[in-house]
Amino acid sequence: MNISVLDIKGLTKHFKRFTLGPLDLQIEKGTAMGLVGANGSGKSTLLRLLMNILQPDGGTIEFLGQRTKENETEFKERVGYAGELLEPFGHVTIKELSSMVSYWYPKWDNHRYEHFLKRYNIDEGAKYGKCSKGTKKKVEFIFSICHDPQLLLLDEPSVGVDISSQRKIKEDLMSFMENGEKSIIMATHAIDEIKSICDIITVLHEGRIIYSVNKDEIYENWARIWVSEVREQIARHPNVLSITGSPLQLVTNNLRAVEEELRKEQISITHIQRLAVEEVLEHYIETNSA
Ligand SMILES: Nc1ncnc2c1ncn2[C@@H]1O[C@H](COP(=O)(O)OP(=O)(O)OP(=O)(O)O)[C@@H](O)[C@H]1O
Repeated sequence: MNISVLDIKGLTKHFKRFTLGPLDLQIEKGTAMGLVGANGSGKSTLLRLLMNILQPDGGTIEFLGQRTKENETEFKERVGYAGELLEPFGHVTIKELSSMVSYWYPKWDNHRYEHFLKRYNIDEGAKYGKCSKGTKKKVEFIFSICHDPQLLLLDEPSVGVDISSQRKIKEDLMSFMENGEKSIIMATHAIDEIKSICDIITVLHEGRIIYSVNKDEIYENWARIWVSEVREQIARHPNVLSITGSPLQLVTNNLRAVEEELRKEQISITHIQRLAVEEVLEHYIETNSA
């Protein structure tokens, strides 16, 4: 049975010039979800609402069947968040920050913390506010993961991070997911991160979820098909999303259904190519931004 780690219903937040939601979203145990969407589509706002940094105007959030609002301490002990939460603490050193952060987490693993400091080459004596953008990101990431959370909420974890640390973050997230008990929601623009870590991809557009799909379904269903001709029946098919020439080709989000229709119409297929995840996401983001 699939167990919902997070169950979001009707979540809404109104700003003067932007509304998020109402959003319904579930995330299962053992699942990593990538939140994608154009700049300003509401990804960070959603993560901040989940962390109760922002107060929602409506809706409910349940973590393992318990409302997070009424069980905030327990929720925060079991969740890790990386997303500019440490900015007000610029005047203290990373060592001092670690004493403050570890104090709040009964499951804080100091051995793990020290391992990560070395792995990411962090100088504990440095003041947080004086660290480079990439170093701050790495420190946030380390603080989000050292208490062995059940759920990680990450806001663009590798933006501005050097290439070798990006690889390490990816490896650490993959090993975090290894036992099938943990979950991640990660706002990201990095296609590589989506491909290597995420099982589910959710696309936000102007504060609403317009698409949520298992990554494997993209590989299975989305394709470009080169054909000998196109008749009206094909052009009007609900799963034919675009037709371009030359050579004549169409894009579909349901390969099996369109292949079947082409066969019925006796139109020959010259070549089929599965679409890459980035092409599909671009399709959604571009179609809705136009
Ligand atoms: N505190 C706030 N007050 C008013 N408007 C806000 C506030 N926080 C966010 N917004 C607005 O909400 C919208 C969504 O912002 P958000 O940061 O969630 O987008 P995003 O998808 O994370 O963008 P990006 O990909 O650029 O990081 C934007 O229009 C932003 O200006």
